[in-house]
Amino acid sequence: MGEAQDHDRVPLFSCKRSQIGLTAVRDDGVEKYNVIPGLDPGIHSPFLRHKSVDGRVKPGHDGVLLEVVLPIAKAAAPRHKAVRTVRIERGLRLAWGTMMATLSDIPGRVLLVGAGKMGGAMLEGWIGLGLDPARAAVIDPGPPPEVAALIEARGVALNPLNGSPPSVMLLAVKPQVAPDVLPRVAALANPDTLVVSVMAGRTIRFLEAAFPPGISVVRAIPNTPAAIGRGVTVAVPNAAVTPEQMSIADALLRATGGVEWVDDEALIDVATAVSGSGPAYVFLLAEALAQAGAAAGLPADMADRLARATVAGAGELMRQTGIDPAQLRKNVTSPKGTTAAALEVLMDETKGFGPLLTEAVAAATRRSRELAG
Ligand SMILES: NC(=O)C1=CN([C@@H]2O[C@H](COP(=O)(O)OP(=O)(O)OC[C@H]3O[C@@H](n4cnc5c(N)ncnc54)[C@H](O)[C@@H]3O)[C@@H](O)[C@H]2O)C=CC1
Ligand SMILES: O=C(O)[C@@H]1CCC=N1
Repeated sequence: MGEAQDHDRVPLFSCKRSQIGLTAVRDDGVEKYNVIPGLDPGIHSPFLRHKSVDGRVKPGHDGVLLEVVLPIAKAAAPRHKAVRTVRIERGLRLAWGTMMATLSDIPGRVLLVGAGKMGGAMLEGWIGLGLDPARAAVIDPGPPPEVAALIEARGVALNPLNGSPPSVMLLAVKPQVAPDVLPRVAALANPDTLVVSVMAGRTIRFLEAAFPPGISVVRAIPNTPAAIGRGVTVAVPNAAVTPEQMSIADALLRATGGVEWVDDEALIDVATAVSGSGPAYVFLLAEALAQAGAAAGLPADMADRLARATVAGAGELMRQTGIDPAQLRKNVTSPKGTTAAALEVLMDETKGFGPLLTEAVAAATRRSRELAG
């Protein structure tokens, strides 16, 4: 693996669904690949010619470089091949995204159990991306006003008394009420229902025990920027989840931002502590910065505005440039300047941000494990 030299020349593919999953045909019609939907569709497969490839290879490989064998100048030199390093093909990934982006491919009904902050944000994302509201339903005895308004405005069924078993049931109630809620909603599922839980702590084992044997379960942990489509979710499937269910879960979770799939369920507790709870740490930073500014003499309202704009602007700079945060930090820090003076405090090896956040993440991870039930 080395630098990508040829990725700009890798052609785009047009894609359509086929019986085995996705068939990708190069724009000039010369090459054709079959990709079985999976965790991270199409990542390794576009370059393995004349092969059907299970897309469920390791997730999170955006921008990964591959050594591949590609035919060059096929017509002129049909037997000649060259090994080139290319970046993961963009066209196929985009086409896959397009395929699922409207969510209109999801068969059957999607039942949301718990439409609070997280469930409500997801429902909004699904409808915004094209899930037919008539195929969504919500169970919640008291959704917050803004979610109740969305449910009413879009004609989503609220607390339906009957209906066919859902193809997907998404659980977004508090983990503490799960033992009470799950037995009741489990009765609405059938063995083909895909159960997706975003409850902190509640394990796949706990979820499986509440549903019929062999049930497909995805355990996921989103975060609140989901409300503006900028969340990030980490998810793990159980062994029963089929490739099709995997892509359905991926599409539903991706409606609120990025999705990272993992194989090891233990990582979900850590992800809960990092990205699930993480927005709260950032908001606390904004609060503390504003308080520190006010304590140092700024008018309180101005300190608040400066802190908000600084946290939001720094986050956006990191996102838009993709530059490593350590480098962005260095870009602010003039030798012997003001930032260096502050960072000496914040980067203290025993009392600074590093050890403090390590301790905080460990505490949240422990709590997630305690919530397992
Ligand atoms: N808020 C966050 O940052 C994150 C939350 N989560 C998880 O999402 C889940 C929901 O959290 P939030 O949305 O923050 O809580 P929330 O309190 O805003 O929403 C929970 C909803 O469940 C409803 N509910 C209560 N009893 C019910 C029942 N018997 N049947 C159906 N619905 C019922 C409530 O009326 C409420 O609308 C939790 O399990 C939490 O661990 C996961 C990641 C991040
Ligand atoms: O605090 C909690 O338990 C939930 C899970 C992650 C964020 N909020």
